[in-house]
Amino acid sequence: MDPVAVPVIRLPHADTLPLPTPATAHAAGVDLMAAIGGPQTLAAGAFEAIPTGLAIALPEGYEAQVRPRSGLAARHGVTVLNSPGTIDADYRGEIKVILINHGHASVTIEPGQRIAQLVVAPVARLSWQPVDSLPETARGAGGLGSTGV
Ligand SMILES: O=c1ccn([C@H]2C[C@H](O)[C@@H](COP(=O)(O)OP(=O)(O)OP(=O)(O)O)O2)c(=O)[nH]1
Ligand SMILES: [Mg+2]
Repeated sequence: MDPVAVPVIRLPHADTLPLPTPATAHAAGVDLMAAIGGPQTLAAGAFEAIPTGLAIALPEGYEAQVRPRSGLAARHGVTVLNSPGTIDADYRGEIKVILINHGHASVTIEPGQRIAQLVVAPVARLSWQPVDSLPETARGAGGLGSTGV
């Protein structure tokens, strides 16, 4: 599959940070770095929108998802509050990562630290088709644990 070309700008406050690249050959995401001027401490229970210094122009028909890094979650209880965050194809602002510290201790984020990962995915456009009834299925309206534990 050909790579999806994505115009990207490193904003002035992050011009010393490299562009995010996959950590391994087949990594699904690229790690987003904290574009902050100094260490930033997240108290237990606190959340903060952390700048990444990146602005992008996704092609039409794509979105980008801001997902947690499992290492930060497993070690410190730090995750992405609105996970997965959604970056729209028409968004031109700075990508921000809303981190939350679910742990019991405060956690300090360092400048340039990898805080989340960005995964680009295709999105379907929808066209509503109003109808009077929906096609039947074996599941029907069963949900929310209807198949048992
Ligand atoms: O984790 C995130 C989520 C969103 N955004 C930016 C890009 C996205 O395109 C825009 C809007 O996001 P969303 O639609 O999730 O938020 P909203 O509360 O509905 O804001 P809006 O009214 O601007 O759509 O905010 C981020 O930088 N980081
Ligand atoms: Mg929105």
